Amino acid sequence: MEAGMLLEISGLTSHYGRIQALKGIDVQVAEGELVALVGANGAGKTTLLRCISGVQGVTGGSIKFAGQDITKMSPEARVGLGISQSPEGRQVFGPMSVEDNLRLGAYRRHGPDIKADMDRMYEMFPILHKKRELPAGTLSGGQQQMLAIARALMANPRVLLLDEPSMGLAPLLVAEIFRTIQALKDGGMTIFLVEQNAYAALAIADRGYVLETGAVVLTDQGSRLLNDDKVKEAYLGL
Ligand SMILES: Nc1ncnc2c1ncn2[C@@H]1O[C@H](COP(=O)(O)OP(=O)(O)OP(=O)(O)O)[C@@H](O)[C@H]1O
Repeated sequence: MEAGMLLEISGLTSHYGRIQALKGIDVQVAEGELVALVGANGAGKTTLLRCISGVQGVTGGSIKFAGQDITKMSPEARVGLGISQSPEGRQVFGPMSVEDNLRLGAYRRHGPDIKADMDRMYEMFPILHKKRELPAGTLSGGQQQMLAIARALMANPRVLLLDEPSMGLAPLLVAEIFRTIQALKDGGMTIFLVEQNAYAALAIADRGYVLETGAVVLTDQGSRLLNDDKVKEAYLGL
C-alpha cells in the first residue's frame, strides 16, 4: 500500500446479469484527499459507489480500505470501518424530525460524543439547527441534501462517499453544497464525490477520474481535467 492511501480499488468489475457495468476500474483516494468521479448518465458511477459501500456485488478485482481487503465484507462492517455514504436522491426520512434523522446516522455509536457531533453539525449547518424539530420532509431540496450529508457525517467516517449531491438543485443551492463539500475537505475529511456536474466537482477536487461506459478514460488533477480539451467538449459543454 502506498503511504496514506485510504481507498484502493483495483481492476474492479461488476455485472447486472449479463450486462457488465464496471469493466476493470482502478481508483485511489488518499487520506485527506477530495477525489471526484465524473461521467455521463449510465457511465457506472452509482454502481461503483454501491460496490464500495458493499450493497452491490463485485465480480472481479478488489477494494482495499486502510490496507485491509474489504471486497467481500458486509455493508454494516464497512460502516464500522468508517465508510459512510450520502445516497443519491437524498433519501432522508421525511416523517422523522431533522434531529432524529441525524441521530439515525450515529446508530452504531453510543455515548456523549454523539451530542458533541450533533452540535458540530448544527454549527456547520445552522439551518438544520433552526429546523431540528420539524419533519425532514418539510425541508427544501437543498436543506434535505445538507441533512443527508450531515447524517452521513454522524457516523464519524474516515471517508465520505457522496452520490450526486447537486442533483435536482437550483444553481444557487448547488454552489452552496459545493462550498460545504470544500469546507469539509478543508477540515481534513477524505471525500469521494460522484457527480454529473463535472465542472463544479472538478473545480474543488484535488484529483478526478472520468468514467465512460464502465471504464476510467482519464485521470488527472482536478484543475488539469477542467482544462483538458476532451473533458471540456464532452462534459463541460465548452
Ligand atoms: N438494476 C440494474 N439492472 C440492470 N442494469 C443496470 C441496473 N442498474 C444500472 N444498470 C446499468 O449499469 C450501467 C451503469 O449504471 P449506473 O447507475 O451505475 O450509472 P451512473 O453513472 O450512476 O448513472 P446515473 O447518473 O444515471 O446514476 C448502466 O448501463 C445501467 O443501465
